[in-house]
Amino acid sequence: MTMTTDQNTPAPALDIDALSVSFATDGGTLHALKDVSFSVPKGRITGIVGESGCGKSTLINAILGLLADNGEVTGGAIRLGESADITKLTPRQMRDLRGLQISTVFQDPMGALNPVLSVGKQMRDIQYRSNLSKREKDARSVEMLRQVRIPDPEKRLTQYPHEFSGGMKQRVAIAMALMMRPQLLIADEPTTALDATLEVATIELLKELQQEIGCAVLFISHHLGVIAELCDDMIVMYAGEVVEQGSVRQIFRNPSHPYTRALLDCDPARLHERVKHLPTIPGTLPDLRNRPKGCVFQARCALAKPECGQPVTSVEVTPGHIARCIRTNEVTA
Ligand SMILES: Nc1ncnc2c1ncn2[C@@H]1O[C@H](COP(=O)(O)OP(=O)(O)OP(=O)(O)O)[C@@H](O)[C@H]1O
Repeated sequence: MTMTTDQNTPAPALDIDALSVSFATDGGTLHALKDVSFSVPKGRITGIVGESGCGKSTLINAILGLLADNGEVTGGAIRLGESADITKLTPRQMRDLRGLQISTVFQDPMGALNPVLSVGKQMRDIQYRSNLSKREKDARSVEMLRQVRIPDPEKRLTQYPHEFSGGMKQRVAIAMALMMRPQLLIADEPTTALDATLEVATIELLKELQQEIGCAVLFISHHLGVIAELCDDMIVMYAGEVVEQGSVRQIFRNPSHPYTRALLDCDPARLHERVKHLPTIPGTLPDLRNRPKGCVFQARCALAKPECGQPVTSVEVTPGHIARCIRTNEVTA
């Protein structure tokens, strides 16, 4: 079940439809994503949360066409705007898409920056498909650096990445990611390595730029406060499935899957008292080589009952707010 769309919802920039991904391993086939469906409308920011191992990286890599050699899309489709299923593109077509229509920002900005080239050269190189002259490309780069609040951008163009602080490097990486005005920006924990003040500033900046460019953003974070601050919509993933999706407001006000409820209970920002050890959700993820027949969360769920061992369908809690649980009305905020 995907989210209900109404006439006010913009067309999707990214549409993931029943996506399944498996990895061949020595111990058998590992089903890392199963029937994942959601879309990110144009001009909106969708956050993805879930514990380590829930399939966030696999999802990003599937969108980027960068799954490991032992990985395979075994079902479903990924569409970008009006495009046909991009999982069927050739590696070359996928490379073009990555440069032009899908951009990425990761936790470590040095993944995007080449230490031996000046920032100006790297920003020109990104514009290799444009017909602008060198001078015009530099002018665009200066403008972009100004937008990400790098002081003295003309001089900064001539400098190398090591001459920038950590926060500035991440802002340069954001400038480079948005330079070609992509349809979709994938931001994977982009503020996790920054201190709290820089994190807030970077989030404000991302939001401002996203609104100006109008691209869709898929924002991955462990930090629920950041999701609440930045995102319009959110997806909660568990063991390779989307267990809950809706607007940030709907999910924070009325978490309707027991896993979401448990995640919120473990969020340090929401604990009422200081505690010595942060709470964690008891138990571990199921074996993805041998997925449970019914609900994937049943073994860790305080509300589980025998029916949870049967295949579960999603329930629309309120329009656009969906949870894959048969006991949604017993989950309390
Ligand atoms: N190349 C691979 N071969 C085998 N299994 C893999 C491979 N890549 C990922 N997996 C498995 O797929 C599942 C999902 O992993 P994934 O890295 O997507 O999770 P994640 O949510 O991104 O976790 P993290 O936040 O720790 O990166 C895990 O069980 C992982 O062990």
